Amino acid sequence: MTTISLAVIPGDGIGKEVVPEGMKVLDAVLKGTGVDLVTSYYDLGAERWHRTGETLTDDDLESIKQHDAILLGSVGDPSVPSGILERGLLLRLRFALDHYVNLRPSRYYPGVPTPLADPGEIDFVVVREGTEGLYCGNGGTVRAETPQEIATEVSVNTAFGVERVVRYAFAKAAVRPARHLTLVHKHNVLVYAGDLWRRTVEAVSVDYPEVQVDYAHVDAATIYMVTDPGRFDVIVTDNLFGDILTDEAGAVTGGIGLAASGNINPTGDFPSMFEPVHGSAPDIAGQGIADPTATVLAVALMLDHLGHQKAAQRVEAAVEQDMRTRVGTVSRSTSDIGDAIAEAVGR
Ligand SMILES: NC(=O)C1=CN([C@@H]2O[C@H](COP(=O)(O)OP(=O)(O)OC[C@H]3O[C@@H](n4cnc5c(N)ncnc54)[C@H](O)[C@@H]3O)[C@@H](O)[C@H]2O)C=CC1
Ligand SMILES: CC(C)CC(=O)C(=O)O
Ligand SMILES: [Mg+2]
Repeated sequence: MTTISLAVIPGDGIGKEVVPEGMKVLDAVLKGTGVDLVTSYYDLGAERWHRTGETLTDDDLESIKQHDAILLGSVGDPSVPSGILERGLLLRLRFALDHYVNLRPSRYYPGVPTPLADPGEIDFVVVREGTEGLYCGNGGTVRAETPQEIATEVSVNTAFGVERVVRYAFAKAAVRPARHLTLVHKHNVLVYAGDLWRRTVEAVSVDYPEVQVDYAHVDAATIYMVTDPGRFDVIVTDNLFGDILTDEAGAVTGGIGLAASGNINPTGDFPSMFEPVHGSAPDIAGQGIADPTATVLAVALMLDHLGHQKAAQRVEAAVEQDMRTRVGTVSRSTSDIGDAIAEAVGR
């Protein structure tokens, strides 16, 4: 019997609502397959912080590391100062577990309502660097809270860090039908970091002559994402640009509630972590109306990553089937969507 040991972190807000739906689908798809699912739940997030002052202890981290994978809902709550949970919990996990690839596929399912008049075929994947850039916390402030305050936030881009994620992106592009890679940056202004990314892509491209490479400045890329998303196949970019572009990608393909992501540790030294692209959505939390599809698709990414390709494909097919029923229907509750996908997967 194969076993999957899974660390589950529902987190805050709608994270607590969408994770049970992801687990529902995971249980349904594994039923009768001989795969034994063993879960450990972690109460990390705002409630624990209020109760104990802890975000993620060393013991939590050591315990989480013992699992094959992590499923996370979302973190962040208006009752906690901004950044405490995002940095102390979410980014700490990504950095400590060396999740240097933040993999964010975007696919348009025909019939799904989208703000685009003619979405055409959209099927691309953003390979976002996950451990460097502006998210390192490399900054500070002097003369705080005075009119002379100077706050800095310095982006860190190492040759090692850029090369490993660029190599991952090329390898991904090489096995996709379009074999196309777009570097997104802003090297006309961010001349130091941008040039490192540009040179790295140029150097690594020598090993992948079959992959066609192009470049877009990030501001132009946000235009193309809306006017011509079909031009993208694999996008490789830094932590901040990838964060912003993937919210936009979610919106154009039918909503942020459909966008899944994997924080991948490609070496396998630590468990990878799967989560929806969205956050804790305090504006809709507690109403049972969050779309759990992104979490369900994160479960599919996780199954694929763990080598359970058939199960992953069954989850994707069930989501695709559910998408087809969305045209013109009244909106459904979080658990109704989870139930429908779980039922479709079990058929
Ligand atoms: N990975 C994570 O845990 C992330 C955490 N956050 C945190 O989440 C909190 C809220 O951040 P926001 O900027 O509001 O981003 P958000 O992604 O939580 O929400 C943005 C908008 O999308 C909607 N939305 C999000 N998920 C949805 C779903 N499944 N179904 C339907 N609508 C959905 C929300 O209602 C809101 O209008 C903050 O504390 C932020 O730091 C934000 C992004 C990622
Ligand atoms: C809250 C941020 C640290 C995370 C985020 O917005 C993301 O990874 O998409
Ligand atoms: Mg984001």
